Amino acid sequence: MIWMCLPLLRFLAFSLFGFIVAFILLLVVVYLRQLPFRRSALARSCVRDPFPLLRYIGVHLSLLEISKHCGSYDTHLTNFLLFEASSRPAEGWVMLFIGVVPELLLYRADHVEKVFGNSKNIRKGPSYRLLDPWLGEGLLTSYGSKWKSRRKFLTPAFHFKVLDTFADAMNRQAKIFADQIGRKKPDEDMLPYVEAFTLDVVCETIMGIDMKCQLEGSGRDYLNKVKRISHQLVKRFADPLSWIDFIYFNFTGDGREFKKIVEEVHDFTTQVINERKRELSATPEILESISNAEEAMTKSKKPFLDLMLVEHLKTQNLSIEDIREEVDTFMFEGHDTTSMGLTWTLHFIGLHQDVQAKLHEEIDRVFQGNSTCDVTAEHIKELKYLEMVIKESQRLCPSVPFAARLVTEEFRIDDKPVPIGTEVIVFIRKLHEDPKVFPKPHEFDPQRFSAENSRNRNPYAFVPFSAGPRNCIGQKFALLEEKILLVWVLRKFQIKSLDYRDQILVKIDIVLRPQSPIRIAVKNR
Ligand code: HEM
Repeated sequence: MIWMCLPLLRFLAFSLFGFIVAFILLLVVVYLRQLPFRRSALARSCVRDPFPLLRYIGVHLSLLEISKHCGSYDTHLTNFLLFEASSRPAEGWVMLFIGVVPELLLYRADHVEKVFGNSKNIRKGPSYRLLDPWLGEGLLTSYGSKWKSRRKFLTPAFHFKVLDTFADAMNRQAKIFADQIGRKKPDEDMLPYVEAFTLDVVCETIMGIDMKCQLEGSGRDYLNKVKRISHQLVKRFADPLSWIDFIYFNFTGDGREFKKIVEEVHDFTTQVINERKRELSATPEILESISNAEEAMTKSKKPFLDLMLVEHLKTQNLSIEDIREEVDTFMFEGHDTTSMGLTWTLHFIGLHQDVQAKLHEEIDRVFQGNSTCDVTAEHIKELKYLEMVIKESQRLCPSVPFAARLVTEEFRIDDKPVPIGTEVIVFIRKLHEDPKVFPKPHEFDPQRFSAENSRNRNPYAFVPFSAGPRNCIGQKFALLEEKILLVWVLRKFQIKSLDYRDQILVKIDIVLRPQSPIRIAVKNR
């Protein structure tokens, strides 16, 4: 009897084995199909090595070894991109592989102009898909007609009249910041103070709530969650296997953690939006007094949120989910980037006492010794040297070190076609170090940004806020915030950085983040 069953059992076993193999093959095919192999045509024409994947593995293994001694995987990713870019400094572009996916890295102004200056190639790169569970289709990640109409709708929120309203909150929070760092221990990290300041500013201006992160430490929980999300995103970006949602969210601890924190952050923002919606619905006189975007921005105390809620309540053009996407986007874009910009600028000012002396001189002249008045738009216009210092800090340490686009209209680089479907990464950090544009690029020299020295420079050689149609909508907001804070600090204090630049490790964590504490001693002038 058993003998008779054996062939059947063998047949079943083979069938099962065959079925499993076929299933795995199917999964592999599905995975490979979603990889942009169309782009490999460009990769083949551009890479120097016959076996680019072997090169990729080789470079990674050696860099992993190095990063064991100098930091985490994020430092490793920074090193990898810098290493690849440094292998072709003059060409200004290199084709590299993240896993098996070819990416075109650009870091020369004329190449960057072809991407940022093109009004057709405005779709964000496929890697931004990783942001979707968190930011949905907010302004940063959306494209096509959705992006166009949202950009048009939200632009009035950053009109200079509205910025004046925002300046009140910035001055109030900057005063608190100056009081607090006056009591800080000399070798205490400056970053948490700056982060609390930018979070308070963005909560008040974007969400219309007084978070009191500086005074009471509230909001730290939100801040830590956003940091964890950024960290997990970069880790995921560097690991192509985890790009498959099914695997990442179901079979990895990182994916599960990411999902949980994102849900908590969403709950927080939804709660804030619903509270304001209830307030507005309960006061129809306020709602009625606001009939268009301009009025929302100038009449309301919570202009950004109200602009969208009025649209939601009056026209139903925006759902609460749409508003949440934008609030999450602006909360993230509006605080982490500015924190890094300010922290690096304070670090550079504390390192270069000659630059600081000039800043003191300019500020004393403009404010005529008054160290307690609010900083206004009129003052800001006169602070030319301060602007040059901020720009030079952004050149060396751009808060956003790279930005990616998906090619939707073919263009040529060095006479080679860049096909539709290619992901192009503009490596802003490396672009800012081009010695032909910025001689002795590693030296800190604000004079590079004097009117005379900037006159003939290609505008795409310095793009901390990106450029073209998809540039940073919050650029003026960020510069205003940075200038106001720096004035409040420098009117009162002499600052001194306790660590040289080469003692501070840097990691790419969506933003360019210091990995070691930024120790700045502060004393009254
Ligand atoms: C120093 C501070 C800042 C820097 C360096 C910075 C830099 C950038 C860069 C490089 C981009 C383009 C990103 C890409 O193409 O992937 C961008 C986009 C954006 N930024 Fe900023 N940003 C800063 C502050 C802000 C602030 C304060 C806000 C809002 C309050 C903001 C809101 C946005 C938004 C919404 C986008 C997407 C715009 C679009 O695609 O239409 N940013 N920013």
